Amino acid sequence: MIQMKNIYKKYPNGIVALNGLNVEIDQGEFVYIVGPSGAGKSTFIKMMYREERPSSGQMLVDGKDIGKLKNRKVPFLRRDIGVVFQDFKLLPRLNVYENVAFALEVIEEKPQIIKERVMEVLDMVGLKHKAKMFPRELSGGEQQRVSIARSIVNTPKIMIADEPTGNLDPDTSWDIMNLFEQINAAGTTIIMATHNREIVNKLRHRVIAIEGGLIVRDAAGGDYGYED
Ligand SMILES: Nc1ncnc2c1ncn2[C@@H]1O[C@H](COP(=O)(O)OP(=O)(O)OP(=O)(O)O)[C@@H](O)[C@H]1O
Repeated sequence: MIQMKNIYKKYPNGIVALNGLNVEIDQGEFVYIVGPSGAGKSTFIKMMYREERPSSGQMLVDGKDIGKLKNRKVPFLRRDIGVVFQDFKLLPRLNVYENVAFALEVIEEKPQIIKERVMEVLDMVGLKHKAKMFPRELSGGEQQRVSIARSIVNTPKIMIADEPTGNLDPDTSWDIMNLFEQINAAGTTIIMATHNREIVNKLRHRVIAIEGGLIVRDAAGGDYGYED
């Protein structure tokens, strides 16, 4: 469902972040992206939801070259892709319910469906009882749960996470990983950049290691493989 063919990315400042990268990811896979700082992990991930465009090469999602997608079509692509960040990126003036509902309101879903679906995903992440609270009133782990709820509310086929446990303590990180496991078990493809060696070594999935903008290792059930 995701194919990168000879992806090369040079930023305007001249830095080459991806240097001819080839990879295929199938529906339902769980893939960790690992590698040293500055290796190109975030850039790799940004290609998949069209936050960045390749300088050359093809970035195919379901056979469509999203690198060539017109800007006005990007919101349609994003309906199929949920994104979770290290710093949650919740809207501070909206409460938990509203932060999650927002994703459905922008696609003009029916109010009754929005209500049901939002409460369903808040229940799934264990935050139904905090629906009226604001992000600043929540712990980091709770904020990440809200951002996960937001990312799955429109049942995307792909979920992309850039260091989702980067700001969380170890116990909370495991709770968040349990949620990702559940989401993946329901059929959603998960692609997660991480520096969390314990998680990668314990919850085994495909590991793609990037160094210097190239894939240097790609192993099913692989380990983290770095000492950082
Ligand atoms: N918007 C940008 N403009 C210019 N250069 C960038 C930009 N974003 C990233 N880079 C550069 O591209 C290279 C790869 O960065 P990237 O963020 O993809 O690495 P990373 O593997 O995600 O690193 P980290 O683990 O530290 O988050 C780095 O040299 C970085 O400085």
